[in-house]
Amino acid sequence: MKVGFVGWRGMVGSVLMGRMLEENDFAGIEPVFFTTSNVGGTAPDVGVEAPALKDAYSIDELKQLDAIISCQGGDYTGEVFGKLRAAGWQGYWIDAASSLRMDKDALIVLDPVNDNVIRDGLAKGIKNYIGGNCTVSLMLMGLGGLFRENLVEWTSAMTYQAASGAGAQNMRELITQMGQIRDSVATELADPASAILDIDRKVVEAMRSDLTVDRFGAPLAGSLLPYIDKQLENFQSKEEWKGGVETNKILGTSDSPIPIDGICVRIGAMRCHSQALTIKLKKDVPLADVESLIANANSWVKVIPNDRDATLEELTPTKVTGTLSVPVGRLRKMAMGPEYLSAFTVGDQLLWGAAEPLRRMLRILRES
Ligand SMILES: NC(=O)C1=CN([C@@H]2O[C@H](COP(=O)(O)OP(=O)(O)OC[C@H]3O[C@@H](n4cnc5c(N)ncnc54)[C@H](OP(=O)(O)O)[C@@H]3O)[C@@H](O)[C@H]2O)C=CC1
Ligand SMILES: N[C@@H](CC(=O)OP(=O)(O)O)C(=O)O
Repeated sequence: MKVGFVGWRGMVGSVLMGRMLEENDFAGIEPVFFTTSNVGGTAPDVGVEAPALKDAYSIDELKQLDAIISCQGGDYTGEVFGKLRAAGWQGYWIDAASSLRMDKDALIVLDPVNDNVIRDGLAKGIKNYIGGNCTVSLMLMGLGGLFRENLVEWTSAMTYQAASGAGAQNMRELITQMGQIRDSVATELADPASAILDIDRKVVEAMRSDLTVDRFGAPLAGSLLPYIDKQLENFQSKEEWKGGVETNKILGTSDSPIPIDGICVRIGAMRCHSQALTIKLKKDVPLADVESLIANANSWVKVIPNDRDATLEELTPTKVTGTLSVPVGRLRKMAMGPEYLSAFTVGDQLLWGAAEPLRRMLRILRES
């Protein structure tokens, strides 16, 4: 199988390359690497022969491939995908960008949750397989067991999303802001006798006027940003809208959708998204059954006992970052009634949130 890689050196692409190397995914494929900036450059060393970098805008080159994985972004997809199909290309398009997700000719891939939907799509001849929004994929990796049993009447997801979701430059800006805050009170911090309210006042002054905000447009360090992505006419943010439409598309329930809504918030975490969920179950399911349905849904989800020590040890972005583990904790029945379940989940938004579903889709294609 001849597989093209576009966007392989970006942040999502690099995580994808790393995972493919770990899983020996390059064995048995003919990789061809593309670039928008360095045609003719040396392809990355992935342990198998690959030609020099090819032009990512060359429809003639792209047409030669059986499958293409793009982590280059929505603008690139918008520029190239239509032309490639118009040129008669019949190969498989696997993409991290959101542009094609809701197209009727595309499926959103998250095979530990919707393997049946993907295999159905392959049998029907669908050729476009798109990774889901990171928050949606991570919520479903965590809570998929309850959806699979058709137990969810509705869900409210309140998110705590990492800087990485906004891009590599935003991660740098967050760290820069943290350093600027610290630097604004370096003298006072070094003096144990300095008054905390003086430190606080200087920090707030720095946050309001001195921080670098070129990427986020507002201070994130020491604060939070309760709006992610564009504003829609119904006053949802686009990120919040994706929570509902993408979840139902992944589950194959778009015809009678499960209501999913909430508020998406950017916080000062690096690359793990967290979510506080309120789930209205269709009936009163004993908590022990809820825990076992969640825990047995896939190999990566892990139920964390709802006690303080275990929660602070296991259920934080710091613990989860860089791993495929998706812990779910704070599970309890809420004061509103026995059908109301609370949950908190954390996941690495560059792994299950972006690269991993694409890598696994390529595997499914190769094995089908
Ligand atoms: N960030 C995220 O959390 C998620 C992103 N996505 C999707 O993936 C797309 C790509 O995101 P992301 O990986 O964050 O984007 P990046 O900005 O990290 O990379 C995109 C491209 O920028 C070019 N580039 C220019 N300068 C550099 C540099 N110094 N280092 C590396 N690459 C550089 C590369 O193209 P070239 O080699 O051709 O020059 C690269 O493929 C997004 O637009 C989005 O559609 C999806 C899910 C999550
Ligand atoms: N919007 C997400 C990241 C992302 O890339 O989402 P999408 O793949 O839906 O564009 C965030 O900011 O955390």
